[in-house]
Amino acid sequence: RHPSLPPDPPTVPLLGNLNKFPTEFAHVKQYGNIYSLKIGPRTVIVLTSMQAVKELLEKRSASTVDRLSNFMADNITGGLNVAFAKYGEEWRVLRKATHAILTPKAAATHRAESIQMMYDFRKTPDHFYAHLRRYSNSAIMSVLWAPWKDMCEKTRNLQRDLYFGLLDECEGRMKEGEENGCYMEEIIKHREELGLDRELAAYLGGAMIEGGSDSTSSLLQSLCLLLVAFPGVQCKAQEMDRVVGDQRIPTIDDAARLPYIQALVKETHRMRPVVPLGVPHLNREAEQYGGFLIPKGSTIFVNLYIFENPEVFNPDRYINNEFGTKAGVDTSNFRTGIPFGCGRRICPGIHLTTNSLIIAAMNLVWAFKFERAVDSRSGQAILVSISEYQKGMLNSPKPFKYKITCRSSKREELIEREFHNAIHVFEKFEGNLSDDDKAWLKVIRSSL
Ligand code: HEM
Repeated sequence: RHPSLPPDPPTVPLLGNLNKFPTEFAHVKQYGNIYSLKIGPRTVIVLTSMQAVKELLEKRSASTVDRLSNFMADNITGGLNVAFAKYGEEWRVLRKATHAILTPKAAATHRAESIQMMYDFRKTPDHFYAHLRRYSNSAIMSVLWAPWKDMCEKTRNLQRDLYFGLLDECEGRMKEGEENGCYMEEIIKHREELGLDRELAAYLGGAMIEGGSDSTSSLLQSLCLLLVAFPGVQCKAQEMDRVVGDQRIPTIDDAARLPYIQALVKETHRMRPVVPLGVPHLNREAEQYGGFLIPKGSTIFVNLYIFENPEVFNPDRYINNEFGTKAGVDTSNFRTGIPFGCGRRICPGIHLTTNSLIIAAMNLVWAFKFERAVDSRSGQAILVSISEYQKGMLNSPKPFKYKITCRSSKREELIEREFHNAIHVFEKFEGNLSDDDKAWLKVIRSSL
């Protein structure tokens, strides 16, 4: 261990700090705003203050932009997945092309998808998990590729076939003059000036599907769980009725006048982040910070542990203070959007997702009451656990039971009517569906 490394928890023979990784991250604040771990031959640096994040991951982003080599991901994707790619020309070209993801058409798509989500919740409330996944997947697929539903079935096990199938399909549609303003049309049109060959364009679309699909639904699943567990917060959120009323459904323009709903989304990101320790960065050059050495090639995590009563779901902390921190924390180096990462690797989907989450949160709170389910035998309310989470890359709660009811018959009526009106938004994504699927949709829609 180099004497200039940031402080470290005591190591154990052979394992180094492996016994502290990663479950004890939250408990090692005692080592200051930067500490280090030895995991085998690798140095892991954990940043626990925004000042360190700003200095190292943002100001010195040219150095800390890199990712670790990942044998499995690199073999599957040939190193072309923008999220896991090593720093280099291919990542730079891919990353540049991610910037236009929030297309003007995306907001209309999110609105229609969110109306369908309310409609689905109302019809089959027990399937809420599937409805949130459908919302999240369908919204991102429609924004990225437009028609996709028919391709997934044929190619779901073959990533490459899926990516190139979608690209062929999108190019074919453009040749026929059937453009609909999705993000990948823009990428295809400007492919040469962006420096993307077909291979990179296909992988760009594919990586964005992976980044965007389950992340949004994981956050919304946590939001529903927390609304059930903290009824006082739900009551307060329903005060949005003063702005929206019950004669229309909320629109994205309402968000600016609904600070509590914005705080609700931020608080969900804080309490149950989708990517709890972010995606680690790797520094391409040795760095000095606060008198410590960060050797070239270290793995850098961010772990901010600066909140009062962290296990209490309290959106008001973001009303009291823009960053939600406890009193006395110096916020001069803070910025919003930390759950989406830092520096040159910051999530390119940040604005798209923020819109999608705000629309979904407004609609869910406006339309439904979330309560504990009742055990049919004992008549007792079933408790929900806010800490039973699935193991995996994304942090989402294990399926739980709850009761969901529409808040008024007027709202029910509006959901039905608006779902009917939103059909034209979906229709432009359905051109390539099989005749069977089209017939099925016709039956479903004739009952609306
Ligand atoms: C709740 C939603 C989301 C959260 C919390 C989230 C969070 C993150 C985080 C923490 C990173 C790593 C940033 C870093 O290395 O510092 C990241 C990267 C990335 N995200 Fe997201 N994300 C979300 C949604 C999306 C969406 C909707 C898309 C696509 C449209 C997307 C595409 C990506 C991509 C491509 C990267 C890799 C960027 C790079 O390495 O250059 N994400 N995201």
